[in-house]
Amino acid sequence: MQSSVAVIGAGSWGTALAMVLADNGCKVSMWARRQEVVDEILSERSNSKYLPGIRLPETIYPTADLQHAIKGHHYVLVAVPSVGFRNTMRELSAFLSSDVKVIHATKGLDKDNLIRLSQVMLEEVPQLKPVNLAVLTGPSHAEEVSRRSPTTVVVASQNRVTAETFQDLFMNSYFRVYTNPDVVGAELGGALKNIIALGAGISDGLGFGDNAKAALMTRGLMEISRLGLQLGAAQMTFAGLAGIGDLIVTCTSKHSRNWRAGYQLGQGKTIDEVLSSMNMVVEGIYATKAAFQLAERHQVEMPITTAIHSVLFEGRSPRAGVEDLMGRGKTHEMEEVARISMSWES
Ligand SMILES: NC(=O)C1=CN([C@@H]2O[C@H](COP(=O)(O)OP(=O)(O)OC[C@H]3O[C@@H](n4cnc5c(N)ncnc54)[C@H](O)[C@@H]3O)[C@@H](O)[C@H]2O)C=CC1
Ligand SMILES: O=C(CO)COP(=O)(O)O
Repeated sequence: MQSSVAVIGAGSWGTALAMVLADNGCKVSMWARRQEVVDEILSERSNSKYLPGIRLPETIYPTADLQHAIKGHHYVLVAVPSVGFRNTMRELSAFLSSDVKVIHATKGLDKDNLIRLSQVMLEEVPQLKPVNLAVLTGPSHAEEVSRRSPTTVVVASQNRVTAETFQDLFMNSYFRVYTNPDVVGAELGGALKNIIALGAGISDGLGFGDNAKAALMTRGLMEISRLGLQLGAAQMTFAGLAGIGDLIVTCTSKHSRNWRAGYQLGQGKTIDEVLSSMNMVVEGIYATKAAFQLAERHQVEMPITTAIHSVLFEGRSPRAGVEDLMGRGKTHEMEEVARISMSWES
């Protein structure tokens, strides 16, 4: 039987994932907030603001009517920016039945309650069963997926059947899907790497080199893991596609909106100038605010996040932020390793 999937969100990611599903023979309805997007897809088969130059398959049916978008579908994929996530779930709640399986592909945290987005789903749609929820994450720029360039991602769910159901739905010759039971690590890896990508962009914008970027990525992963472990993630997830994989792609790709925003900050633009020049979401800005508060709440040391927070929200210059990082007191590279090493006993 042909699977039918509702994709909620017609930005670059929702559209690219709708294409994967259409390529896999699914019937796909796609909800767009704005009627102009629906009209353009219907008349031109393109979504030029978000995926210029890409022709969309005929089996993607766009609509601006949320109820119409999800009516009768077996599966729902949510791919809206994190700032609109709670409201979108609240609106969806009236139309979602309790047996539907829902996956989200948003990389962010709930800005008000500092919780993960699958937790927001359960708060806003109480009829959803946790076993029917999944998360799709990993190193995957929409621009490349829409060109059918080889890509690997992770589907995380606490329920194996749900994870494998979505694996089967999305997987094809150019889109390879792995499963992982660690929902916490998958969501945190995807949300927190955006902060480090902003930092990598700032570093490049300041004219620093590969040494600085490698340092940011490696030490960045360290602080992502530190917070992640505190919040219940499995350490190994951060060594995988949802952790280091996504960190690499976002810190080094010309497609990354977070890197591009950071680059402009490093070149001396203000945050307002940067945001007004971009017509796409820069999740790292919201994630920095949320992670900074989580780090304080859980007493987790996150020096890079703290430095980026000071640049974004406390008026510190990017160069001063780098000086703050380089001037920190000396530490071991890994406290845990130093602690267990017999020869290091004092
Ligand atoms: N673009 C990419 O390559 C990837 C994006 N993601 C994640 O997917 C999520 C969506 O990002 P993109 O599609 O790239 O964003 P985008 O900037 O390309 O498009 C945003 C879409 O969301 C809609 N939107 C904006 N504010 C909204 C709100 N308050 N409520 C509902 N809809 C709203 C816009 O109309 C637009 O359709 C983000 O969390 C992003 O991190 C994840 C992996 C890859
Ligand atoms: O998450 C992404 C790639 O995996 C997209 O990153 P940006 O939002 O920085 O473009």
